[in-house]
Amino acid sequence: MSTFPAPNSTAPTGEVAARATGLSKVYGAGETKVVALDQVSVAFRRAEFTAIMGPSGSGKSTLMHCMAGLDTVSAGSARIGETELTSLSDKRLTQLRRDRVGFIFQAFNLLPTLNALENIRLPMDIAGRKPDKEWLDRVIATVGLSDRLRHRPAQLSGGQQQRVAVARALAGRPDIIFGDEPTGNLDSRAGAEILGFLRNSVRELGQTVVMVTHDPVAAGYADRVVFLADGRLVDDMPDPTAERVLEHMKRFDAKGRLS
Ligand SMILES: Nc1ncnc2c1ncn2[C@@H]1O[C@H](COP(=O)(O)OP(=O)(O)OP(=O)(O)O)[C@@H](O)[C@H]1O
Repeated sequence: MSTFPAPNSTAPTGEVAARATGLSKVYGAGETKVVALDQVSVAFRRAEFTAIMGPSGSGKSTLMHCMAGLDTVSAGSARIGETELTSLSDKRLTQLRRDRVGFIFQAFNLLPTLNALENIRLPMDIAGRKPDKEWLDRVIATVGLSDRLRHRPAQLSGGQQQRVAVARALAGRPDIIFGDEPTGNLDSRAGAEILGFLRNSVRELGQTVVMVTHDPVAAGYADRVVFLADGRLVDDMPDPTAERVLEHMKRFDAKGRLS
């Protein structure tokens, strides 16, 4: 197995949206102890689209949850920008997630009684923040929802519902957006659309996106793929294509070890 320090884990702070340093996460104790993350160091640069890949149980979701302030850390550091998450109170963590982080999940998690625009604005309304109208218009245009804003989720296709979720994540202009298998519930055409929008949000709107995926085609839309195995960062591929990601996966066994 090739374990090495991630080349850009030392990238200058100003260019980094989020950074893990020596990040470890242990669940349970004694016989049930699981080391989900083992001293992971990785930096996610601003205005970059990163995919996190690795076999089932390799720690992808745990890394994302620790970096997004959704889970506590056992050792090491997790930062969003300059903010060290491990030293924040629960209240401050909640504020940080609300104000500085966007989320896109496999299940679209829209409120059925609200229309598309209301869903998009909901996190900002809850936070009592006024949306920047010009930004919101750009986001809505980027995801192609301008003519569906008054529709409720039930009146939208799965792909359109996920577009609403993407717009909702972008609306507050967060420091970073985390996606957990955002195309896992979509057919390949709708999935390709969503991935195209995520890529455009990085290229055209300067957003930062980190996405967990099992799908080499989805990873091919990213600017970079980091591979986890057994809770460690084992590879870092710039400018991936679906073919190269697939080739890489074939070289590793089910546990992500070089076979
Ligand atoms: N709440 C928890 N309690 C105990 N063990 C956990 C918990 N969450 C995750 N784990 C364990 O931590 C390890 C990493 O899990 P994680 O969900 O991060 O992997 P993953 O790469 O996202 O897997 P998948 O691709 O199957 O979603 C696994 O061995 C898992 O069983």
